[in-house]
This record gives sequence, C-alpha cells and structure tokens, in this order.
Amino acid sequence: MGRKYVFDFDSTLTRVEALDVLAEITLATNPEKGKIIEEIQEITNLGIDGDISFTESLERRIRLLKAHKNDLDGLVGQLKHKISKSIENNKEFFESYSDDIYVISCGFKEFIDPIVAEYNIPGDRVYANTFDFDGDGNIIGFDEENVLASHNGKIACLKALDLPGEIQVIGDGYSDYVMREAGLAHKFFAYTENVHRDKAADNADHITPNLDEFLFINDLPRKISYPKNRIKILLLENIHPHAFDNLTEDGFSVELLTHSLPEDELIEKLKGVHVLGIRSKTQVTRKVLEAADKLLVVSAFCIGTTQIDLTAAKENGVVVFNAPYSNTRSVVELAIGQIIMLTRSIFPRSTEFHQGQWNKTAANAREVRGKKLGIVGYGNIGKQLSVLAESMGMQVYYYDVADKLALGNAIKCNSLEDLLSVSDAVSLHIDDNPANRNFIGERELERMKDGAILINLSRGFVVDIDALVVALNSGKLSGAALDVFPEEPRANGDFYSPLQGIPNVILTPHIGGSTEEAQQDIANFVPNKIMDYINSGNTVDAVNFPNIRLPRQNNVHRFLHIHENVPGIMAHINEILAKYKINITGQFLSTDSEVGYVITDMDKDYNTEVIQELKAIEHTIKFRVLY
Ligand SMILES: NC(=O)c1ccc[n+]([C@@H]2O[C@H](COP(=O)([O-])OP(=O)(O)OC[C@H]3O[C@@H](n4cnc5c(N)ncnc54)[C@H](O)[C@@H]3O)[C@@H](O)[C@H]2O)c1
Ligand SMILES: O=C(O)CC[C@@H](O)C(=O)O
Repeated sequence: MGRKYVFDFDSTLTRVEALDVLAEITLATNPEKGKIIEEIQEITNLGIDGDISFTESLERRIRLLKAHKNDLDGLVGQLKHKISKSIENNKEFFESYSDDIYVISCGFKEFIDPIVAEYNIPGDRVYANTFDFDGDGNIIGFDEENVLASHNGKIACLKALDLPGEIQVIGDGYSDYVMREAGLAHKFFAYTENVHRDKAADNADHITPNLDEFLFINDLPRKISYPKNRIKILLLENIHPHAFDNLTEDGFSVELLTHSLPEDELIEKLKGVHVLGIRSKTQVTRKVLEAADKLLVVSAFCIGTTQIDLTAAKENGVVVFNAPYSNTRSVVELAIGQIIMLTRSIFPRSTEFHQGQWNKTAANAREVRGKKLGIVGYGNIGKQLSVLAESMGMQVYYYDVADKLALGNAIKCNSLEDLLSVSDAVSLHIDDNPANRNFIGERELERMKDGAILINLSRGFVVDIDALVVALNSGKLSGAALDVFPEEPRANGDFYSPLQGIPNVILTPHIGGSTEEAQQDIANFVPNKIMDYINSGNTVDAVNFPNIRLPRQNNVHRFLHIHENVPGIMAHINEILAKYKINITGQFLSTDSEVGYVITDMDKDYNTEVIQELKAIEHTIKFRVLY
C-alpha cells in the first residue's frame, strides 16, 4: 500500500522523443528529411501540449515516418545510449523500488519494454501503445483500441489500474499532468532535465530538473546526497558564456550578470549562493564573506585575487580559485603591440589623421630592433614577453624580487635602479601584492632614461599617476601605455584619468586579458576547479587553502571537514568515527598555519548521527558530506 511512481518515457526516462529518433533512421536517405523531421517534431509538441488530440498527432506522425519492423532494433540500440543522465546515475533506486515503479507512456511497447527492462521494470508494468504492421513488416498504424492511443488516454489507463497508495507522476508533458488534475495522482513532478515545457511546469506540484532532485525531495536512495541543481552559482562581470554552459551542463543552477555589484548588493545577492565567480572589479570583503553563510567557493575568472579578502575567505572555509595562465599570452601580445606603437609614435599620427591632419614625419619614430626592454616582474607574463621581445631583436633586461632563471639572452638586473637606468622601454608585470603600491613613483621615473617609455599592464596602484603625468608633460618620458588604473569603475561608462589628452599615451580599459581566446580558456579552466571541489573536495590550485588532490573513489561516502588548525582536531574526528564503528577506506589531511582540511572516505553504511557529532566539534568551520 506504499507509494507508487508513475514515469513517462519519452523526454523523461530518455533524453529524446523516440519517434524523432525513429524518423532519423527511416528518413536517413530521404532528400526531404529535414523538413519531414521538423514537421514530426511540431506535431509531437502539439500533441504533448494538448493543442491537438493525441490520436491525431500519432496518426499524422506514423504516416510521415514510413517505418518498418526492422528499424526498431536500430531504434532500441540508439535509445539505450540516450537514457537521461540522472536516471542512468540512479539505477539503485529502480532496483530497490522495482515493485512500485510503473511506466505509462503514449509511446510504444516495442521500444519501451527492452529499454526499461534494464531498469528492472518488467513489461507488465509498462503501459503503452503497440504498432500495427502489414504482412511485409511495415508499420501502418497502431492499436486503436488501446486507451493510450486516445486523447487523455493516460487518465483512462491510470484509472483502470486502480493502484493503491499514494501515486506520484513524473513526466515532462501536459498528458502527465492531467492524471493529477483528474484526481488520480497525488502529486505531479514536472521533469525538466531534457525539456522544459511551460504548461507542465506551471501546473506541477514540483519542478524536478533531474531525478536527483526528485529522490532528494522524497528521501529515496540516490547517487548524490545533495542534488546539484540546488547548488547555486552566481557569475558576475560578464564572464564568458562557456563558463555558464560548462557549469549548467554539470547540473548546477547558474545565474550570469554582466556587471559587478557593490558590497551591500552583493551581500543581498549572495543569500543562498554556494559559488561566486568574479573578475577584477568585485570586492569580496570580510563583511561579504561573513554574511554569505552558504558560500563554499569564490572563483576569480582572472589572475589577480587581491579583490578578495583571502584571509577572511579562509577563516570562513571559503576556497578561492583563479586562472593563473589563461590570459597571459593576451597580455604579452598587447605589451608587444604597445612597445611598437609607442616607439613609433603611431597614436599621435593616428589622432592627427582622425582630426584631418596629414603629418608624414620620422620625428620620434624608431624601430624596436636593438632597443633595450626592461621587464619588471619575471613571472608568467614577464617571461613570455621576454621571449617574444627577444625574437623581435630587442635586448631584454629583467628584475624580479624572486630568483628567476633568465630565458634566452635576457640579462638579470640586481636592482630596479639598474634596470630603469638601462631600458628604453620599461614594462611592469609584478603581481598584485598591496606592498607594490606606488612601486613606480617620482624617484623611479627620475631614474629612467630620458625619452624612455613606460608600460603598465599589471595593477593600477603600482604606478603613481600624478608623478607619471609630470614625467610625461615634462618630456622626461616620451610615452606610456596604461591598461590598469588605481580606481576602476564597476561597469562600462564615463571615466576620468589625468592622463587623458597627453600625446603618445595609450589608455585602455583593463583589457589586457580580454580576448576571445583568453576568456574561453578561463571559462573552461575555472569551472573545472569549481566542479572538482564541489563534486569531490579537491583543492588543487586553490590560492588560499591547503591543497589536496584526492584519488577517485567508487562506492564510498566522503566527509569533508574544515577546521581551525588547533591541536587535537584530527584525533577528535577519529574518536567520533571509531565510536560509530565507521570503516575508513581512506583519509587525507592537509593543513596550513590557520586551517586544517580533512577528508575521510568510508563504507557506505553508517549511522548518520555521526554527522551531527562531527559538525559539533569545537573549531569546526565547515562540514560537507559527498557521495
Ligand atoms: N591587464 C590585464 O588585463 C592583466 C591580465 C593578466 C594579469 N595581469 C596582472 O599582471 C601581473 C603579472 O601577472 P603574472 O601572471 O605574470 O604574475 P606572476 O605572479 O606569475 O609574476 C609576478 C612576478 O612579479 C614578481 N614581483 C612581485 N613583486 C615584485 C617587485 N616589487 N619587484 C620585482 N618583482 C616583483 C614576482 O616575484 C613574480 O615573479 C599581475 O599583477 C596580474 O594581476 C593583468
Ligand atoms: O579580466 C579581468 O577582469 C582581469 C584581468 C587581469 O587583471 C587579471 O587579473 O587576470
């Protein structure tokens, strides 16, 4: 007398409408294939939404299909590979609840039975239409006596079944919903994993984006403890749409905003959000991190992370990732372009021309070949610039606070002063450490060669802008290119800089890393880090957290425990695990001076009360269960 689960087949158990797949098979060589398939899909949708009678929809489609009995084997073969992802992942539910699961479909038993048999659903619990064949095996129609061939046939079918207990219907179409409307089912779950039909969703008791959510709501056995659609991701600052696609494809609920948000709005928007994605504008302050009680990850879809309070993030158990390499080549290419443009005084010539002036002159126009380029910060960007600049015939000098090996013929300088005094062009590529504020000021500019050029593609606060204005106006420097500024706006619009209007100064709005290639690469790299952490607990490449690379584990449960790094926590965790007689199959610990991160893998069967005890350990920051 327990609960019964009534599943639809097409677009619910499978990702597709089976007759559409059959059409692809039977019309493979038909020159009108595209048109006919479109027509079939239109008719399917009209039938599903109840806009034409189902019988009519079926008759019209079968006529267009021109299918043969032999085509059905091919169809079944293809459908086996088109089972909905979350259905495939939750075979355990179909095994454990086999006796309570029914399929009521307006499709055909000839292809449904062999598919659902693999999910423990026998043919006698599959209610569907059957084909009529002629003597040569051609499909010429269907059994018109079957109630499922008629309008609202599912209602008649379920009524005739007269199932005891609570009945829950899971389907994507209006014909599934009507069983609930007719009072024959207790609940209707609109299944939107493959298709979102407004009419079904609007009338549903629950919208279930996958089977995980359905099983979670009903507390049924399932592959993952917490459905991914419940994990909310907020992406700000116009992050490349590939990131949205990658994360939604993995099942997360993602919201994409084009701009950054100020502190108060961010706090409000982060309510219930588990992952925040930003670029360089959004300030993720301590106040934001302390208010965001659900937040697990902040991801910088760029290199710099000083916009995030990394210490506060760590103290709140929030892991921070970035993309340290993806946009480096784009920055280097821009730097090369700027070195050439400034050395040739191209921008003044271009500006004059735009104003109607033809000024053909060689004054202040030089080749870069043989000139000396001083690179400050010989990291991922500085080193690549070194190689490209050398290949253009420049002599490269570099200075870095860390000991860095020279690439090619580059010459290491022992002090910044040495580099400044020798370079015709100085390019800044130091990191965003706050100690680098006003790194280049009046004194450093004074040390530069007369007529040299300065390029800053690192961080705005690194250069004292007022001092630079003086150096440019006095002719001490012959040009400059700036892509980054001490204060940058949150969104596109008006912007003022005292550098505006000074000749031979190239100003760009922080676009060093803004190329299609870089943004696409970031949109693949960072979501992988997010998914790796959320799905398995990996913190490899986290910028503020002890790094753990976990082995892939099958058929285990995983506890993730983040705590303040004080003595005795590990022992305490293991005491509790021992008390509950938990069979540990793997345990990993990584700490830094502030936090400890312990991952424990264990056999699947355990007393869930252990979770409350582990959460209650003093100094616990965050606790998660994965399986
Ligand atoms: N304009 C853009 O759109 C854009 C795009 C990407 C990166 N960036 C910025 O470019 C900078 C460099 O990026 P990266 O990936 O090469 O970083 P990186 O960390 O690989 O390299 C930075 C190097 O600077 C050195 N350094 C730091 N402070 C120094 C100092 N005071 N004196 C000398 N050397 C110092 C470090 O030791 C390191 O080797 C970062 O600030 C980054 O945020 C800007
Ligand atoms: O794309 C951005 O917003 C920032 C680019 C750059 O400054 C970085 O830190 O990678």
